[in-house]
Amino acid sequence: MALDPLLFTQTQLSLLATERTSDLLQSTSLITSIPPAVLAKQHGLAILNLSIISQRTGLGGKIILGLEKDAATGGPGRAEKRGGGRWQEHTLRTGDVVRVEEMPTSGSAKKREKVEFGRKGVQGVVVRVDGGRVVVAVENRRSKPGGCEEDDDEGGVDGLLQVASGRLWVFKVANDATFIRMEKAMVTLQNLHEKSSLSHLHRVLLGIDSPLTVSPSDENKVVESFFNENLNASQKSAVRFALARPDIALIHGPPGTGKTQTLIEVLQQLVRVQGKRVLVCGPSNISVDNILLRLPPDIPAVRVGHPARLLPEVVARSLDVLVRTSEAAEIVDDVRKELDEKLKVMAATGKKRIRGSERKEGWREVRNLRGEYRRREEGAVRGLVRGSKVVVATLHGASGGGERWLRGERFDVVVIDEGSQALEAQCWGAILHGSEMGSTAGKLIIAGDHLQLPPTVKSENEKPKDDEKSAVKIPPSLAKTTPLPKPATELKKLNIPTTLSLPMFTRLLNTHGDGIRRLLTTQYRMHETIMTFPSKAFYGGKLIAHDSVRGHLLQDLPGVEDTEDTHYPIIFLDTQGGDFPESETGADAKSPGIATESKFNPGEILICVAHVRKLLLAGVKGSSIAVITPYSAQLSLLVDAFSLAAGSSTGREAEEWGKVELSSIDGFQGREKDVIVISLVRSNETGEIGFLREGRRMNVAVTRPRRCLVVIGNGETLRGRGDELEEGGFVWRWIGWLEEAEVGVDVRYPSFEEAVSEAAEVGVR
Ligand SMILES: Nc1ncnc2c1ncn2[C@@H]1O[C@H](COP(=O)(O)OP(=O)(O)OP(=O)(O)O)[C@@H](O)[C@H]1O
Repeated sequence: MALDPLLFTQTQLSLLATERTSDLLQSTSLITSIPPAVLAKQHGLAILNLSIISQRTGLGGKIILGLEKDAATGGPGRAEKRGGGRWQEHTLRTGDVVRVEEMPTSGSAKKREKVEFGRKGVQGVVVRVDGGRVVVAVENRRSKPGGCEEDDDEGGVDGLLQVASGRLWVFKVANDATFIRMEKAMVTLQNLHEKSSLSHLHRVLLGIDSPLTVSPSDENKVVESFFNENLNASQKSAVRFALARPDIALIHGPPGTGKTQTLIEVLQQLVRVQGKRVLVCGPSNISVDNILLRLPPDIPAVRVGHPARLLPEVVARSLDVLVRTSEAAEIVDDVRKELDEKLKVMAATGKKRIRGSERKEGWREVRNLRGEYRRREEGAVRGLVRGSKVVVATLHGASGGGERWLRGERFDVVVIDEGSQALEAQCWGAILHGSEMGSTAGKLIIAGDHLQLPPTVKSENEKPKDDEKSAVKIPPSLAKTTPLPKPATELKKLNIPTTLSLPMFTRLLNTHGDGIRRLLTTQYRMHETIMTFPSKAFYGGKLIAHDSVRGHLLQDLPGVEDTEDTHYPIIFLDTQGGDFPESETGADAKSPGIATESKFNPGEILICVAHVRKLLLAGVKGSSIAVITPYSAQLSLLVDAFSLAAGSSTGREAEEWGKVELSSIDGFQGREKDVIVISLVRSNETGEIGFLREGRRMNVAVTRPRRCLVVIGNGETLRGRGDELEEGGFVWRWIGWLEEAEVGVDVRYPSFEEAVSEAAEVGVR
């Protein structure tokens, strides 16, 4: 059914506005209501007691600030460790948007609430973070009314340079820019519709036009020979399909089926054989960097995006580096050097510090040099982008976010990887790539798996669902929502998506049917037994385990003994019987506005520790193991318990404990390990299974392991209220399958006393 473009875009804009408010409120309510120390220690959202130790100029005239923990308040290194483990106290990661500010003096957190948020200090992006050291790329420009920008030296970096040693802090903030880009994409789409300028591709994406069809014989002829002859039959079929289709093609890649491998072949065929120019995007930096890493070096490709966010391995193909090594680099470099020299002079402290009118004049020179630098650099960058057959960027980057290099560029094909993890509007942003007039690309290829988790949508997670509470509570007075253009029920009847968590990938499948999709069927990750149930439940029983993985077990790894824990592809530790009950955390009284309500299960923590201990003793490496759980409270307990275990061990043993990865299920999407231990947490008499009802979450969880899946859960609870037709049907059928599987699944009933005594061996009580 065709979507009304106006209603569709208006609904998206309303949903985005609600999400944006949610995002902003979460971060501002944290920052304004909680003292920095709590924000850092309990929430991991900040690093305290920093001093600026370096500054230089990066791409786009950004200032790259190096900050380090002040030695007097706990130098670098101290902040990295907790309880003898290796977990960082903060969750700041490369690519996060942060503010660098002077720390408020104690007791002034309340006062800070009144300070206009976003004015003090500078905003930037984390380039690198390593324990107590953090490098931030700072824009150092501020928007003036009317949309123009001005350099912001005095209030910005210069202001920070005057702050006493160890008195700066860096904290995570909401990334507003992504919303601005998505909203702009929707407005562009509205304009195109109003001017009757929608292209065939746009109309297909909106369901107004049907996709053009291709005859099977034409599809078969489209590839003369494959660059990678080792592709399997389903991968080759998907390549032919994607190349032959004139407008849209979806490559459906279940876990471990070689989506990236397939896309690399598609890209080579498009560029080398068909002579096309391609824009390659994905929702995350890692998704696109993975493609770039595997793209043959002789294909002219450039990575556009914030230099702070690139994987080190792809930096050689990033604009940042290319602009320094291209012919135009020399003249850009001259100004860069002059600028850096000048900045060094301005940063001098003590007696050498320039003051008064000389300082004003100094900053004027810096501003002029920056302007010159940007002009020269832009010329060099545009030349590089024009000369590239493949341009690689995140969806946000491709939509003009942060960079303007893609505006006006023409591409024949847009390729989106991990499309089922992207918001609809993000995809439109890339398809229209920042252009007011919309893109000229005639074709879109999306790879993804809509049967794994969709993108996280905060505003929708806030709605309490049965027994679940939101992770963060927004005060009702602040939680404004933007009204939908019509009531949701009416919109639904018109097929307009009323949720942001419906990715374009899924919507297109719903609109145009299976004819636009090709499934990859051979998987290269899981032992056949691990694959069997998710294949049946989600992929129509079509998955095949490749010979190289079909029978592989932990015991086949070098140095690993054959024990009862390394011998089976699936172990189900069924905690039924009431000895391992779940608990719930209470709201944190000290942090009003922040709910820490989540479920946890201390008994399961002991079983996790005891099981991992046995695996390590059997010779399995810590780096081959991950423990995952759906609940944040359980994850915190796991972190503490594994820290204790590492702390009470010595030498290599401690190192191995430290290498075991602990993660939420959602955070582990796209990853794999030889052995995955899942702590399901839920254990109650009423059969409440909360988060586990989401079958796609369970699909992600059970398809992460290569050689062994260890499930810890209460069979009675998980089966409890289950009904095949209910939302939680997946768990119900899965537990039934685990209990009845005749081969490969070892069901055990752990005893509480044994778990206690085994965990105590490594100091966990
Ligand atoms: N045709 C093939 N022959 C042999 N190995 C393959 C083939 N295709 C993929 N693989 C292997 O399978 C693994 C997964 O491949 P790839 O990273 O391309 O998959 P993906 O679908 O992108 O991964 P994910 O499921 O994590 O999204 C890799 O180790 C890759 O080398």
